[in-house]
Formats: sequence, structure tokens, C-alpha cells
Amino acid sequence: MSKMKIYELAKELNKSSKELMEFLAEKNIEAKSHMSSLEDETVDMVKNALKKPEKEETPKKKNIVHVFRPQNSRDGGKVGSRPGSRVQGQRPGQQGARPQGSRSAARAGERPQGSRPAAQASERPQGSRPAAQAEERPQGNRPAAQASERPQGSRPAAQAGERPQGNRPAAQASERPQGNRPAAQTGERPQGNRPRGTQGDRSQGDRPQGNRSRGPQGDRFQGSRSRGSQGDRTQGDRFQGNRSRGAQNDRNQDGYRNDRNEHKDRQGKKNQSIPSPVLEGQKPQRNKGKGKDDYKKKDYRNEEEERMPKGKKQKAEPKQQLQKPQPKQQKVEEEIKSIVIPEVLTIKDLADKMKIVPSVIVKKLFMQGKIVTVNQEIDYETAEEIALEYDVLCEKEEVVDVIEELLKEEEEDEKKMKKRPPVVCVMGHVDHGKTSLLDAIRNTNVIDREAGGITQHIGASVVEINGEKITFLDTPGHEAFTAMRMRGANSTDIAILVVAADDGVMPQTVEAINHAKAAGIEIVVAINKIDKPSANIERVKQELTEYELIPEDWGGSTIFVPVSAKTGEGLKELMEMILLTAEMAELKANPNRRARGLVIEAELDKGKGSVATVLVQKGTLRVGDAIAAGSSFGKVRAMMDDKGRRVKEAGPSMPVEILGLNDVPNAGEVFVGCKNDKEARSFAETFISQNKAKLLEETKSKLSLDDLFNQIQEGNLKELGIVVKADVQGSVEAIKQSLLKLSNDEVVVKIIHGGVGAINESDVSLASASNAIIIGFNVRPDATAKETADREGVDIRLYRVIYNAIEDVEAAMKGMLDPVFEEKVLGHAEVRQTFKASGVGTIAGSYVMDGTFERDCQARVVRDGVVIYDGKLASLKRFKDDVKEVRAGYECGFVFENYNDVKEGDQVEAYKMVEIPR
Ligand SMILES: Nc1nc2c(ncn2[C@@H]2O[C@H](COP(=O)(O)OP(=O)(O)OP(=O)(O)O)[C@@H](O)[C@H]2O)c(=O)[nH]1
Repeated sequence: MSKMKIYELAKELNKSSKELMEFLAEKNIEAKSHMSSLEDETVDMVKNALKKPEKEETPKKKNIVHVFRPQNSRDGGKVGSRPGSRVQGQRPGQQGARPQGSRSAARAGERPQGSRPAAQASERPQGSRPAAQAEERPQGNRPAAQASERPQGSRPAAQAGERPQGNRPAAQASERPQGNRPAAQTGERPQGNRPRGTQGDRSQGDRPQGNRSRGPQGDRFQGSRSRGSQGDRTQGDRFQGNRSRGAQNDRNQDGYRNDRNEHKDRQGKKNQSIPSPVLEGQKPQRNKGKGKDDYKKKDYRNEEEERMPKGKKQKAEPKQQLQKPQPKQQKVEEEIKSIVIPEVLTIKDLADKMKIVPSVIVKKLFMQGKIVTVNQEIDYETAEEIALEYDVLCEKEEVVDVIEELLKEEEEDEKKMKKRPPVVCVMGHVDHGKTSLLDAIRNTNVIDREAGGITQHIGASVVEINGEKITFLDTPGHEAFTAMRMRGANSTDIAILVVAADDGVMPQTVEAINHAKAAGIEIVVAINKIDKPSANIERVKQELTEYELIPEDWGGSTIFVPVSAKTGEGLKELMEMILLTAEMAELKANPNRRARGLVIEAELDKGKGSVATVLVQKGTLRVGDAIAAGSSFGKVRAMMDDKGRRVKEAGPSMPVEILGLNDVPNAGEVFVGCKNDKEARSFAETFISQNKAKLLEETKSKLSLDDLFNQIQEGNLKELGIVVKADVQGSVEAIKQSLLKLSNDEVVVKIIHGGVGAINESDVSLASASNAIIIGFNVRPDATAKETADREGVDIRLYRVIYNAIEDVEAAMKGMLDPVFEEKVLGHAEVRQTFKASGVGTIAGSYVMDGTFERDCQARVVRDGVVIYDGKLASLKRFKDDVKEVRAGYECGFVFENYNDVKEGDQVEAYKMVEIPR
């Protein structure tokens, strides 16, 4: 007689495999999974044990309450001390759904057990429980695989929080926001004050920056650079605290002083070198911050004494006198500004924020050898550097993803959750039989006797086995993961990894594994084509171990099912395994709420309009519901299931085709049920406007007179669009005519619009849409126009003299007409000997190796591959005579203009700039 498997016995006893495994685990009987076989004696024992208490079921439940309460008081410390483990230890499949992150550790520990449902309580880690109690458990849901990973009772409490949860992928486990626990709880400095709330990686790295300047900017600079991820708290902790305060207290001297003081303390000796007046004044404030009242009082006393300089404290007087110039210090403080800037901005934007003229920055950068225009975009770091030079601190603008905010959801009440079918996708290497397998599953299991039961393609299908449903997505696995995860939502619960038994693990198999792992979903391996003579199941198993997919019979926890899509062998077992995996994962959703899910497919049908297949993930979608999906919205006019039958409602995990959306949504978009049409419309509108803004941001090509020439050079501009606004019609005409005359062969000046009156928003929109500039003569833009122009990057030029306007445009356009020069290399020479001549400098006796050296040409001296001089050749001699040129193969003497450091062995390259004919 073949040995009985756990799930078979569970079935017989009308229990779930999970329960049975729990039971076995408590009895110290090793059972790796529901697939494990049991000895006959064990089977008998289990049958005896589990049949008997059936009658006692009611008292048993009561027992739990009685047992757990005393346990709480007895082991309360244990349970309470590791709330993390308790919360996590149970229900591997649900962690993501439960509001653990928001629950504080302390609260979790304190929560009276009595308030929890008995069922939940029973799922507690077994490690600390005596076996006798375990029997009283109504639901031993823990998978055997997990149980075996962890010897009972041996797990140290401290590790509890870190325990990986069975098969749960790290991705999900890491969702638990441990790292995000507020610093306040852990006794860290108050980081909450920090504008962006994140910091970290800059520990030592920031230090020099702070030290670089002893003035306020130095510290403040750090404050402004508070970015990076939280967590890396080394020395950074203190610094971060400082920095946060530094940044926070642009308007607050106290913080600044504290900052300085702490900084100073750390620097030790440097204390003395820092001017004492400022520091003296700061001390009390730091102490104040630390709550050391005695210090505080002392310092206040000092302050009073300072005002009335008499008595014994005279010794301190010199210092205190130095303290006096406090108002001056405040003045410095006031000068320091703080601005909030985005990741990328133009010089002009930066200048505007800093309230300085853009040309000042341009000039400054020019002096540093950087040629920029006011409309040139710079990144945050560069902007910060520039701003710092003007004593302006920068904060990075926090970008709020409005759509993400819109889609955010509150955690749901566990009690309202009900079991839902698993959503499964099939993935694997090409030709390993994904399609065949799906078809075979559908054909064998979709025994639809109802009318209209023709399976139609809606991108997903529902299969029923043993009275339980499984939803299959047709989308190839990895696409389902990537596209459907666009908005951070996972579409699938389980992936069937199809591997052909005759082919083994192939590149796409590995890809599929990685996708599934990244998405954090369970993998069930289907070894397909076992009907083939060349099939080698063991080899597939062996190969997959490399990817941490270890079969249960080899001591792992991955389910492997040998199947044949051709003969149908093993398909039923595969289905059962999927159901078992789903059972373990305890997939639940609240059906009694507004629907929410994902768009699987969508298309425009000539007759029906927008047709979208959606997968309901939460709630129930009903005909007549208002919904929004991305940029489309509408009312559900009709719904069809995967068999083409009209349905009135669709619950969690059900795929349906819906009609009624006003537009075709993108696959992978989240759909949400809305209160009414208005809400749905506003959702879609927000979506559209956000996307538009994003698109605009990405594609915006700003045109201004400053970069007109560049644009023309890059071939981006063939037409210069101008909107002219003036105070009187006469001026409009005059400007128009003059500007039109500026057209040349390369660029045509086109007056898009001309009118009288202030520059308004519509002028700006027009200019923005047609990439034009606006010229205003004796008029100004109104507030909205200015705002829009700033936002859209439209260049508005205001003039009081017509001639200036024309001159500016002409100058900008003339830029492109300037001759273009190119460097032309004339020849190379090697320095063989050097001579010093008084009044002349160093003469480099050289040998021309190739080309020709000309008098007055440019020359660069290269030593060890590095250009050490680039300038003019002051004199070219052969023997003692000045010559016009020296050709290759001749010796000559060079004198470089203002450069005498030439050495033997240096290479000299002669070149000149030649005009390229246009
Ligand atoms: N002998 C045998 N052949 C099979 C089995 N399953 C699939 N095949 C054959 O393998 C080939 C590929 O099957 P498909 O279902 O198209 O494979 P696929 O993975 O969906 O392929 P792509 O869609 O191209 O990625 C077909 O010729 C099938 O008839 C099986 O169990 N046994």
C-alpha cells in the first residue's frame, strides 16, 4: 500500500493541509510539506487524535481563550517583548496586507491577547509553546516547510524580527517598514524636523564641507544637503541632527549656534581658533536644548552681568565684551537665504529664486570657464554650488507624485477580508509549452455545461476545480509582472514556471524566475512534456536547484509537478498544488467595498467602444458603477466574464470585460471604483493633467533670444516665431515690419500674433505652443501671464525703445552668421635643447618632425601627454634669424609668449584657427 500524503489525509479528515501540518509539527513529526508521505502509524495516530476532539470543538475554542490569557500573564514578557516576531510570525501570506508598519512595536506588544480572534492567536509561533497546548489549536496553518526550517523552541527571540517568512520573498518581507520607524522611538535626534525627512549616506563625506567654511554657510550647507536614505547612521547621526537643525533654522539662530557648538566640540583644538564671541553666545542655547538648566542659569547670569559689569565676574569681562557685537551677527544671519529648487532648473530659474540677475550667474560661470546661457539647465548639485557662493542655501524640492497619492489606500480591516481565488500566470522558456499547458488546463477543467459557455479571449480565464476557482492570466508572466506592476500593484499571486523535461533550464526560464522573485510571488514548477521519451525530470530538478528552487523531496520547499500538456497527465495535481499554495498564502480580499483592480487588456471596438478586461482585486464591481482607470473614466455599462456571459457583478480575483469607459486605458493601469461620475471624471482629469505636465516637462524645448543661436546651430530652428504686443497699434506694426526684415536664408522671422495691450495668458500659451518669444513694447505681462511664462519657459522681452527690440533680435540672429573657426594642426616638433637668453627668455632648440611651423602660429607644449602650455609662438628662428616658416626635418628655435618653462623632450604642436566657409 502506498503511503498516504499529508494533503490526502487532510482531505480525508476534512481538514486543511496546513492544519494537519501544524498538528504534526506539534507532535514533533517531521513533515516538510503537504506533499510529504506519512507512516501508517502516524496516519492512525493522526486519525485518532483528530477525530476525537471533533465533538469537543466548542470547548476547545473556549480553551484557547483560557489558555492564552494565562499564558499572557505568564509569558507575557516573552510575547510582549517580541511583538515583531508575533506579528510577523503568523500568516506568511498576509503580511503585506496588514497594517504592521503603522503599528508601533510597543503597541503591538501591549495589545491584550484576549482581544484577538482565537483563530489568530492559535497561529502564533510554536517555538515557545508547549506541545500540549498546540493540540488545542483549531488551526495549525503553518506550512511544514516553515516548521522544518525552524527547530521548535530554539529560535531566539531576538531573531524573531528577522526571520524570513517561509517562502516569502525578501521583497515583500522588506516592505515592513522597520527602517522607517520614527527616529524618536529609537532615541535618535529629531529627524522629523527635516524637510525631506531622509538623510544618511553622507556621514564623513559631509564633514569637510562643514569644516570648509567656519562661517554660517558651512554648517548650513550641510543642512541643505540632507538627502539620501535614512538608516546609515554612523557618525552621521549627530551630523544629521545638526544638519537638520542647520537647515531648519535658517530662520532660527539657536539651531545655528547649536550646530556650531557641536561642531566645535568635535573639533577639539579648533575651538581656540574660532572666534570666541559668537561661540560664547551660543553655549547657553545648546545647553538649553539639552535641558541642562544649571548651565542655562549660569549663562543667563553671565548675560546679566554683562549688562552690569561689576562684582567678582570681572575676569570674564574681556570675553564678554567681545560678545557684544551681537546685532552684527544677527545681521549676517539675516543675509542667509534658503531656497527650494527642483532636481533640474535653468540658470534663470535659479537666479529668480535667488533674487539676483541671471547674468550675474552667467558671468560667474564664465569666469570659471563655463560658457552657459540663462536658459541652460543645470542640476541640483551645480545649482547648490552656485547658490552657496552667494550665501544661499538650497533645499531640494520634494516631488509629490499626485497619481500615487491618489491611488493610495488605507489598510483594510482584517475582519472584513474573505478568501479569494488565486490569480495565476504561466511563464517559461519559448516552446516549453506555456500555451499548450494553459489550453490543456482550460479544456480539462472548464466543463461548462451552461449556455454561452464558449471560452472567449479576454486575457484571463477562470478554472474551477474541486469547487474552488483559479484565475489564469493569459499575459506572459514577465509582462504581467512588469506592466502590471507599473503602479506598484501585483497582478499575480502564483506563477507556474513551465520547464520542458526534454530541454531543461533555458535563458528565459532564468529570466522568468528572476521576474517572479522580484515580484515576490510563489513559484510552482511544472515540468512539462514528460510524455516525451527524452524527458528527464531529475535533470530539471537538479538544474533548478541553482536558482534556489529546491524540490520538497530534496529538502526544499518548492513544489514540482511533472505534467504533460499533451496527454493531460499531472494537470489535476498541478491544479491541486496551486490551490494548496493559495491556501498557504491565505489570499484574502474584502468583497464589500468599492472595486479596485488592474486593467489587463484594453482595445477600441468599432461597435462597442472602449472594451477593457479588468481584474478585480478588491471589492465588487457592479454594472452601473462609476469607475476611472488612468486617463479614462465612465460607468460600467455591461460586464462579461471569461466565458462571454453577461454578469452583473464581479468579486475579488475575477476577470471581466467591461464596456462603458470613455477612452482606452493602458494595460497595467489601476482602475478604481468611484462614488459617482463626478469623482471618476475628476480622477481621470487629475491623471491627464499630471501626465500632460510630465510630458511637457520632458519635451519642452524652450526658446529664448539667448539660446536662439544654439538652437539654429543645432538645426532645431528654421523659423523664429514672435508674438508682438505694444501699447498702440502703430508700434505693433512698426515692430512687426522691422522684425520681418530680419529674416535671412537660415531663419525666417514669423510674427505669429500682434496686438495692443498687456501681455496676457493667451499670448503666453500661444507662444508656448508655437515655441515663440514675446516682445512687449511699452506693455507688461499681467500676473497670470508671467506665472504661465515662468512655468512654460516662454521668453518675454520688454522694451521701451523699438530700436532696442530690433537690435536684440538682430544680434541674436547674427550670432549664427558669425564665421565659424576650426583648429588646423600645422605640424609637430620636439624640443632637443634649451637655452636661456636674457631679455628673450628660454629658447627651445627643436626639431620639426612633421608639417610646417609658421611665424605667429599657435603652439601647445605637451609633456608626458599633458598640455602644459597653449599660446602663441612669440618667435621662430633658424640659427639667429627670424624666419617665416620651418619645415619638417629642420632644426629651429622657438620662444613661447609668456612661457619659459619649456624642457628638453617636450613635444610642440603648431596649429592655427581657420575660418570654415559657411
Ligand atoms: N510532447 C509534448 N509536446 C508538447 C507538450 N506541451 C507542448 N508541446 C509542444 O511544444 C510546442 C510548443 O508549445 P507551446 O505551447 O506553443 O509553447 P509555448 O511555451 O507557449 O511557446 P511560445 O508561445 O512560443 O513561447 C508545441 O509544438 C506543442 O505541441 C507536451 O506536454 N508534450
